[in-house]
Amino acid sequence: MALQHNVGLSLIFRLELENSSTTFGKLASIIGEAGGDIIAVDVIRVSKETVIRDVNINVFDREHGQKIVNALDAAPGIKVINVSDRTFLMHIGGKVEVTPKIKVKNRDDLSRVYTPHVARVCQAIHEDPSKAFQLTIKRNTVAVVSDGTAVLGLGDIGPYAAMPVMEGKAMLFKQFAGVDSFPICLDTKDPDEIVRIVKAIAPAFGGINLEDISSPRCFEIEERLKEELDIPVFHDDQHGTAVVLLAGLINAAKVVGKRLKDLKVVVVGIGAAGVACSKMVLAAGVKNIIGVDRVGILNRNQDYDNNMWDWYAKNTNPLNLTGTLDDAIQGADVFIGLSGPGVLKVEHLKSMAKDPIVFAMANPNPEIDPEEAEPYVRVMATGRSDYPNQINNVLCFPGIFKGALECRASTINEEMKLAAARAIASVVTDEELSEHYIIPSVFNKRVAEVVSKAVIEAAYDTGVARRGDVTSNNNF
Ligand SMILES: NC(=O)C1=CN([C@@H]2O[C@H](COP(=O)(O)OP(=O)(O)OC[C@H]3O[C@@H](n4cnc5c(N)ncnc54)[C@H](O)[C@@H]3O)[C@@H](O)[C@H]2O)C=CC1
Ligand SMILES: CC(=O)C(=O)O
Ligand SMILES: [Mg+2]
Repeated sequence: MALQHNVGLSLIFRLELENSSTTFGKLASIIGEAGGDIIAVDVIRVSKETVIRDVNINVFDREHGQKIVNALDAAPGIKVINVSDRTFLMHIGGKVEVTPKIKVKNRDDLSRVYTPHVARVCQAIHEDPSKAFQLTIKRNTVAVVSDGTAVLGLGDIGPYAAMPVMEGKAMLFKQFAGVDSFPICLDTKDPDEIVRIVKAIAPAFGGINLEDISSPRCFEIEERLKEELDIPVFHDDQHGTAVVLLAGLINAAKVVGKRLKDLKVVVVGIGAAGVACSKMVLAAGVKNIIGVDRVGILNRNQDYDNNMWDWYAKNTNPLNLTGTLDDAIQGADVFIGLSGPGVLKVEHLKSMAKDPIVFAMANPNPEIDPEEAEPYVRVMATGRSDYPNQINNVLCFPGIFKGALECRASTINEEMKLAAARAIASVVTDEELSEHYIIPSVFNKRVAEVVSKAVIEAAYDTGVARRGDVTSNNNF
């Protein structure tokens, strides 16, 4: 795998070029010599003396971008007017908006969508609150709620800085599954207050997607909300990630010809995602899982001030190993990283069993660079969009909520999650399955469709679907 430009840093250089001294060929060679990769060129304005062009260039990082600016500045006949980052341009003013479904064309329409006639609809819901699912956005709308304490792998960056991720989730809900959602970032870290606020806003929503709330607070918050609300509450970093991880593991195990129950699996980062992924992998039949966090291997000789780690130590690590990742990784078949960059070294890969499977899922930067790992692993996956095998919860949350909303499920239970994982894995056929294709692309339209169908079936089978066969449209 050749080292590639980081597609995240795509810069648009607005340049003024003197016609008498600067050809496009000269410009291209200056950029090429500085290591820039020209992606597109636009002409903005032409005059007798000059031409203004927008040149879109992929660069490795900010420093590299500056190097290209310096090279262009130093060339006679070229003036750098402005440099903008395409990613930032895509965020100007936010990424989502609210669009009405009906156009209000005249006073008659106005009197129906709004006062006075809307009052009759309000009365109908007042008399039968379940009509909120029929007559309001509750039917198809999810709240994406974060407190900004574990945003991607960036940590506690606060509710303002968390918004771009939550807006991104809202876009993906709509694009991949037609589900509407609002990004909601709370300026509090207090679990009691978060539970109170989410309960208070719940009437407008058919589901609550908790996002990027740090562990162990996220476990308590989710449990309490699940108990107290009658709509699905789903902590995406836990369960969405676990569903997709299991789908990837089912297919990766097929590629290397190993059975789940025989695998030795090492999970690094026993936080929200690490705990849920481990539980899901255990439920799927894996027996030997070892968890590693900053304190080393989680084992039964220790008492942790994190209840979840005590649970983890009791229910994993059958040989009660102690030590660090160096010890845990010996002879492991699978590495699952849900921690941060640079945790996994080539030396670790060399000490794994034959045909190592490495899922380095930390975002935005994985536990090891895929280029560095590739020579030593059989199956490599990351959470990123710019490498093959993207194991990311975006394969799960749109479809799982689509299914849950369609059948008005009161919760998203283990059976629904397992059904979603199997459905995602099934999208890759045996003929297509290979080291580089264990998991479908997020752009594969079938994913949300098969996930929602499987989830609806599991919801009815387990008695949590509330949409009866007999639905009356009689609104009088
Ligand atoms: N690919 C995907 O779909 C997803 C990826 N993630 C990524 O997984 C990572 C963790 O996310 P969450 O579980 O939500 O966060 P979290 O804050 O709940 O847990 C992170 C855990 O990793 C541990 N950790 C961090 N650096 C470590 C290191 N150097 N060595 C050992 N342990 C370390 C922390 O102590 C903590 O227990 C983030 O990078 C996040 O972006 C999370 C959810 C989905
Ligand atoms: C993908 C995701 O939800 C995360 O990295 O936190
Ligand atoms: Mg997340």
